[in-house]
Amino acid sequence: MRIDVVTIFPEYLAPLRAALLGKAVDRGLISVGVHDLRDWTHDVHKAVDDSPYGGGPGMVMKPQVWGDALDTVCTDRTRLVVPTPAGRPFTQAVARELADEEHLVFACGRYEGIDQRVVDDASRRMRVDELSIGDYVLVGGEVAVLVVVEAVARLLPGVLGNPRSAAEDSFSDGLLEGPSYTRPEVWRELPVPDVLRSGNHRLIDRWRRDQALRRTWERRPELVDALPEDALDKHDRAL
Ligand SMILES: COc1ccc(Cn2ccc3ccc(-c4cc(N)[nH]n4)cc32)cc1
Repeated sequence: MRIDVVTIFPEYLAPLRAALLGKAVDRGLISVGVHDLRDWTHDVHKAVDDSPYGGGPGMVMKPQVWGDALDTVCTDRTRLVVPTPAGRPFTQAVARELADEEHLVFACGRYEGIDQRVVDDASRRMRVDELSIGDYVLVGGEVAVLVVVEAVARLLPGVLGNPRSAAEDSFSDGLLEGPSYTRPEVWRELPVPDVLRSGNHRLIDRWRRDQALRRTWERRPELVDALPEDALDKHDRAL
């Protein structure tokens, strides 16, 4: 997979070269390009923003600069991702969709966002996703890009040491992850649940599912409601 990021703060994307993602890049599983939006400006001040039509607080990012940048970085096979508070929710299902793409380009806005015509124009040539990573407002798109890239990259074959992790992690079956434990057996007078030390994997699997279902019920009841009709068996419903 090829990933390109356009931003006025390239240094914000340094984590893409560290740790797990850095290893994936070193092994050629992902190739990453980070581009400074100001490279497409032509004025001495390298202006990327201007006042909003209709008035209002803050500034809006100029369409011309973004248009030239995306003309250079994108092809018609690109899926363009534009983080925004007004986007559709970024979920594990969206991460799985993006993991199948050959070329992702991320447009990192700042100020009050990017002139809407940039997305409208790009949509004429390529698939464009305006995505929100949560119902809170960041200062720009860079942090959202790090979140999306990490969630997508971990789904790529060979990136995670243990492929079962991605297949079995939270949301893979629509439920939240249950509690995890490791040594010691008792820590600060808190024991590991006996069932996990029983060696009875049928009971362990059942206990883990019960814990996941209970936690999801308590913390994210809407996820339980969204499960397919046949997802819950008689035992589950009795919880
Ligand atoms: C119109 O109101 C505003 C619009 C944008 C901003 C700041 N900002 C500028 C670009 C940008 C890109 C993504 C995000 C973002 C994404 C999520 N889930 N939260 N925040 C925020 C962003 C402030 C206010």
